Amino acid sequence: MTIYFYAVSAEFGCFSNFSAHGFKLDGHYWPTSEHYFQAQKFTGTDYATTIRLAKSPAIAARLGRSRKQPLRRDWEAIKDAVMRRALLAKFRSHAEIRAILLATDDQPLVENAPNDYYWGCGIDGSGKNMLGQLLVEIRQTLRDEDVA
Ligand SMILES: Nc1nc(O)c(N)c(N[C@@H]2O[C@H](COP(=O)(O)O)[C@@H](O)[C@H]2O)n1
Repeated sequence: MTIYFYAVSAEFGCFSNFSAHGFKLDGHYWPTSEHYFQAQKFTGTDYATTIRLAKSPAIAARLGRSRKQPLRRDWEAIKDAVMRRALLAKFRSHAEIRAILLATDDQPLVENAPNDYYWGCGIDGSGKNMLGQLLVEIRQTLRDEDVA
């Protein structure tokens, strides 16, 4: 059965990038995977630091989506890899959500984001669901790490 997630407060809310599961990566602590993802759009700049220190993931997302600051040129080419790194760090850092992810077995995971047709499935389900796809990939990576 497909597992849908979106709101942090709902079931499987820990799969959302807004969930408060911080981790260390690239020499810094990131309060959420949303903070890390959004900051990488402006890596090496003061603006990236502003995003890292944002008081909430919603603020980090708003800052990261602003086009008042120049987006790094290679963003479209690297954004999936950035998200993959963030998710791996997040799920490796927290045993309890790692267990929740592994307990989904082989069920498809779908970010039920009505306005997002890239990371989510969009309002009509036709979106790419890249976040769900990456979580499925991370699930397999964690399984492989268990047997190694
Ligand atoms: N909570 C929430 N609200 C939205 O409007 C969204 N689009 C999402 N999806 C998440 O947004 C992040 C990527 O956004 P951009 O590529 O910077 O637009 C990513 O974390 C998606 O999972 N979530």
